[in-house]
Amino acid sequence: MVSSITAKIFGRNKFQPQGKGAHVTICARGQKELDATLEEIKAVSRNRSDYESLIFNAISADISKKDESIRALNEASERHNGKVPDVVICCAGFSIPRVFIEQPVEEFEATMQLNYFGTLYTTHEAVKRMAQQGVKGKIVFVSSVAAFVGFLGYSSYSPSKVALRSLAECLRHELILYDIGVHCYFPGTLDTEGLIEENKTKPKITKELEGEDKITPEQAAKALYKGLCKGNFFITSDIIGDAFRAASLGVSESNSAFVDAILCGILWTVSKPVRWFSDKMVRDRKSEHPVIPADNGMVNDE
Ligand SMILES: NC(=O)C1=CN([C@@H]2O[C@H](COP(=O)(O)OP(=O)(O)OC[C@H]3O[C@@H](n4cnc5c(N)ncnc54)[C@H](OP(=O)(O)O)[C@@H]3O)[C@@H](O)[C@H]2O)C=CC1
Ligand SMILES: CCCCCCCCCCCCCCCC(=O)[C@@H](N)CO
Repeated sequence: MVSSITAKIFGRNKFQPQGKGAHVTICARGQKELDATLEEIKAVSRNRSDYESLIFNAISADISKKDESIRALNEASERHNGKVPDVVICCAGFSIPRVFIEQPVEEFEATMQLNYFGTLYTTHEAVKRMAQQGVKGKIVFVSSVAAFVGFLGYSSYSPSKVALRSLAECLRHELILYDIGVHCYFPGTLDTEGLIEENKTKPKITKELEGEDKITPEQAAKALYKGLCKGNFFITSDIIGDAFRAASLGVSESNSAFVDAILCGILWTVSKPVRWFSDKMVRDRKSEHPVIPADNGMVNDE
C-alpha cells in the first residue's frame, strides 16, 4: 500500500512523464512488510541512470490516528528538506462485510475511521503544506466500485467509500485555488491479502453478487497510473467499473462525455433486471439468515 508518494512528474490535471525517476515514500503499520515492499520498489528502479539520486523511504504509522498521519507526513517531508510530497496516494482501507444486524457498531466506526478519516487526515495535512509551499501537487483517493452500488454485506464499507467520492468532489473544485489536482480511483475486486481477510466474514450472497472477477494489485496500479496520465478525475480499471462510474456520475466530471453517456444508458437499462434478480436473490434466501432472537427483556404480550 502506498499512502504517500513523492514524485517529480505531474501537472495539475495530467501527469507529464519526463522520463525522470520518482522519490517514493510508502507508509503502513507493519515495518517488516514495508521494508520488503521498499526493496521491491528499489529493485524496479535499480537499473535507472538516476537511481543514486532517488530517495526511498518506508514509514510505519497508523493512518487512522490523526497524530500518526501527521507524523508520517512530517517524516516523509523531512527526507526532502521539509518539502511536502508532490503526489499523495491515500490507499489504506479495509472492509469487514457482514449482515447489518449482526455487525457491531464498533466495526462501522473503525471502517469509517480508517477509510474516510485516515484519508482525510493525510489529505488535510498534505494540502495545507502544498498550498503553503506552492507545490502544485496531486491528491489521489482509493475508493471502490462499491461506492457506486450498495448491496447486502457492505453497509459498513460502501458508505466510507462514498464519503471519499464526496470529499474528492469538494476538493477537486476547491483546490483549483492552489493548482492542486484531485483524483479518485474506484477499483473492482482486487486479489490482495485484504480480500482473503474480508472473505472470512463475507456473506454468501455478497460473494455471489461480487462474482469471481478480480485483478492483481499490479494491474490496479497500472490502471491508476494510466488514469492519472489522462487526467481523469474518476478512475476505473475495467469496463464494469467504467459503466458503474458513468451511470453514477450525476453532475460529476466525466472522462469522455460521449462514451460516458452511452455507457450510462447501457447500465441504466441493464440495472433494472439486475436489480430485480438481486432483490429476488435476497428474498429467496431468507432462510440462510435467520434472525437470532434478542435477549433484551422485551415482553411478548401474546
Ligand atoms: N481488495 C479489494 O477487493 C478492494 C480493495 N479496495 C480498496 O483498496 C485499498 C487497498 O486494499 P487492499 O490492497 O485489498 O488491502 P490490504 O489489506 O491487502 O492492504 C492494505 C494496506 O494498508 C495498510 N494499512 C491497513 N491499515 C492501516 C492503518 N491503520 N494505517 C496505515 N496503513 C494501514 C496495510 O498494512 P498494515 O496492515 O501493515 O498497516 C496494507 O499495506 C483499500 O482502500 C480498499 O478498501 C477497493 C476495491 C476492492
Ligand atoms: C441492488 C443492485 C445490486 C447489484 C449488484 C451488482 C454487483 C456488482 C459488483 C460490484 C463489485 C464491487 C467490487 C468492489 C469490492 C470491494 O471494494 C471490496 N472487495 C472491499 O475490499
